[in-house]
Amino acid sequence: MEQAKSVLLKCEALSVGYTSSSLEKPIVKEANLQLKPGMFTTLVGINGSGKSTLLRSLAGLQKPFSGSVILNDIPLNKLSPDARSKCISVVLTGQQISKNLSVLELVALGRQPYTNWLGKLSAHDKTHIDQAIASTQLEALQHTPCYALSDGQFQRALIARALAQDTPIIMLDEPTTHLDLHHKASIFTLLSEIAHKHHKTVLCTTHDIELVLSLCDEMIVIQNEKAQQNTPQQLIADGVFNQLFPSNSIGFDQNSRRFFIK
Ligand SMILES: Nc1ncnc2c1ncn2[C@@H]1O[C@H](COP(=O)(O)OP(=O)(O)OP(=O)(O)O)[C@@H](O)[C@H]1O
Repeated sequence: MEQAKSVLLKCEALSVGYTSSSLEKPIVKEANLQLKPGMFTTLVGINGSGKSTLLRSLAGLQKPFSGSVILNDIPLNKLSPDARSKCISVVLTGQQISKNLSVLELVALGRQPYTNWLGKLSAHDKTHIDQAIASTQLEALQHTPCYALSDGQFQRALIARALAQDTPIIMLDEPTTHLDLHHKASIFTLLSEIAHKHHKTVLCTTHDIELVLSLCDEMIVIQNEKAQQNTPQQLIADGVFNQLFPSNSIGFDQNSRRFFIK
């Protein structure tokens, strides 16, 4: 009962995919998932398994074929885009963002759902922006134009923008693509801190399964059009990662928690 109370976003019998020549092509079928405050959840699966499609659907950016996404007992599709943007911030790969903006200007965009049509920032908005910049350790770079940032610094700035949006839920699509191991680890550690210290609900798609095994609280694994959710420990014990890759090419060693080539 207590557990049911703390669910912030859930989906029930959610089927998502694309329509081609009037034919529905499902990518993920009948998913039942729950996201809770203070938890860092990762969404994994092989290339093309449907991670981005499912994330966009859970964020309300893509209409599902069937089933529902429910935020705090309210169906997500009943919320206006404005109301939704006060609940869920989304960091997508390949978003059109002017890199001429400074870090500060980019992070300030996170306050758009709260500002008037002139976009004038209040003292309250500025406090949120400063806090977001501090949490992502971008103070020294705040006046730097985004084109002069490294990929890792730019990802931090995008996360800061999401933090400035001050939503209970943050969703990110592959935020560590193109980053080296050190910077991947630093982004995942930051996301875990955001969930645990700021009590946010964080959902992030990734291919860095080994790295997030020790950092995330729960994982959603997409395999053969099904999405299952559990703790990393339980998924490992259930042998899920051993069967993740096709044609028996890649195995998973439960003791070292590492993948190996067969
Ligand atoms: N706009 C679209 N129209 C039609 N099919 C699409 C569209 N976007 C994605 N797909 C298809 O849906 C499937 C899932 O794609 P998706 O990008 O969600 O997978 P993914 O797990 O995020 O992949 P990756 O790990 O490669 O980023 C793929 O077969 C893809 O070709």
